[in-house]
Amino acid sequence: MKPDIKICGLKTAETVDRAVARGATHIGFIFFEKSPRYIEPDLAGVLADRVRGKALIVAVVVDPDNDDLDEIMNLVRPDILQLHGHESPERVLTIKALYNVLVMKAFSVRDAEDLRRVEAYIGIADRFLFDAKAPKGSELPGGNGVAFDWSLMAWLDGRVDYMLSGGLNKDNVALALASTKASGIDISSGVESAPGVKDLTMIDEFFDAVASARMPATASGS
Ligand SMILES: O=C(O)c1ccccc1NCC(=O)[C@H](O)[C@H](O)COP(=O)(O)O
Repeated sequence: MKPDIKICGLKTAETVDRAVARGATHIGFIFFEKSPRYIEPDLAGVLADRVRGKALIVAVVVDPDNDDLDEIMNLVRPDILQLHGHESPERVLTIKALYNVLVMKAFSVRDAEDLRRVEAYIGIADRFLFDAKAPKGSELPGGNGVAFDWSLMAWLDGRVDYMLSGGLNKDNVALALASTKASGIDISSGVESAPGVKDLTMIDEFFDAVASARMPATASGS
């Protein structure tokens, strides 16, 4: 089955348009002010409107309060909130009830213990996203361009529908898809020429790599 593809941290019309033209199923906007990918909600709303209905709009937030969420929900009208902080299961339920929005709960992974925390969110979050733990010294909970040990994903059972994230790029995405049961993949730094600067050629190369991964050459060459 084709994986969903989320391109995260977009800030310009041309990169949003290119990602969707190439087949992105999800477009992510970052609302974490310390990030080089931070975008003001009003601009994100304008960019979201360019592609609404063609790709799902994901608002990435970190431990947001209700005022933050009110603004984002009003101006961006995302299909999905990606909760990328330490939001408890109770907070996820509250957010879903208040805003009637799908929630993708992100987890930072270094070892199997990190995956066990998912259990409490099954049946509460609509989907999961597994990202690498931030390297020491990084101020960003995501978008660090580092991968984690994908063999850990074998700990999860079929109840956990997830996107794989963290350090993906054109060179490792085929292996990532082959070695996990991810129903989606998420990329940010891997299509950037500098922190926060998306590159059209790198976006193209990533989609080409995903397409090749889905269509491996057969031994007979057919
Ligand atoms: O990307 C950010 O700057 C960011 C900041 C704060 C919270 C989350 C953030 N990114 C979330 C994502 O979904 C990224 O796509 C994910 O972490 C993968 O990033 P990368 O390893 O750079 O591909």
